[in-house]
Amino acid sequence: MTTRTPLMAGNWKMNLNHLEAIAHVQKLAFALADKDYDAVEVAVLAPFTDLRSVQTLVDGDKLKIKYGAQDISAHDGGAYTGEISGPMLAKLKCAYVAVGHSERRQYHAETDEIVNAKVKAAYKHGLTPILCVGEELDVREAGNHVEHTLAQVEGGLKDLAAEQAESVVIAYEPVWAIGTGKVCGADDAQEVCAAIRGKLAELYSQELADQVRIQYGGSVKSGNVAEIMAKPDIDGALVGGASLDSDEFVKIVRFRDQ
Ligand SMILES: O=C(CO)COP(=O)(O)O
Repeated sequence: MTTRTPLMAGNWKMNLNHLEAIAHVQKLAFALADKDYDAVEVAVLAPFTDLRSVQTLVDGDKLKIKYGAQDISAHDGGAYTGEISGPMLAKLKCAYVAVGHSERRQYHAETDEIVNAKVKAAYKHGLTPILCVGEELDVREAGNHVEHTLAQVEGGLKDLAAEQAESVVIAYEPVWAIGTGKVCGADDAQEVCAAIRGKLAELYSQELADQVRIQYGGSVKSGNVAEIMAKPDIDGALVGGASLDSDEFVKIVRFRDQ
């Protein structure tokens, strides 16, 4: 089986202004500098207004922290007031961009078609998309969570060549577990992440499926991360609230020490 480097990413959502962002990244860098963490990749997904500040801190330095945005426009430029394009994010050397987060799907009516267009925009400009998928509570209660999530995976990756899909990161984030403190049981998360890998094998190949990193997201904390990361098909975490506390996020990144 392919070895997949875990990706521990903090999604700051709409938190931290650019000055707070600088202080936060400096703390993370300091705390993570005393050990060799090459075995784990660390990233922060910052608000657009923070990206330039984060870049100046991380760029050219030995900091191992990668960074990216929380959304991307499907368009390259033009009359799209309020949007941020792939070329703009690429110019800031963003490595990652979250696409189709449930908060975008819910509050900004993003459909699988829009998400798919954004995934393609990310690849077009050299960014790695973190494709977010996951079911609402009623879908889980009806027992349709796997089917629902796999349809989002298929929709998000539609018409994508294997050369692109092989580097995608998929974040399984059950909506009912986001910001609620209700973490999805590790076995339940594993069930869906394994099904996502199966879907990738069906859409592309087993080899590609074995290569793709699948994260879990939803109320991840230092106290539950080790159990989640012990599951064979979970290759990282997308952390919301707990990523705003530098001590807590560092503990999450160091899940192997627990
Ligand atoms: O939405 C999330 C990350 O993208 C998860 O958020 P919480 O960790 O706050 O539940």
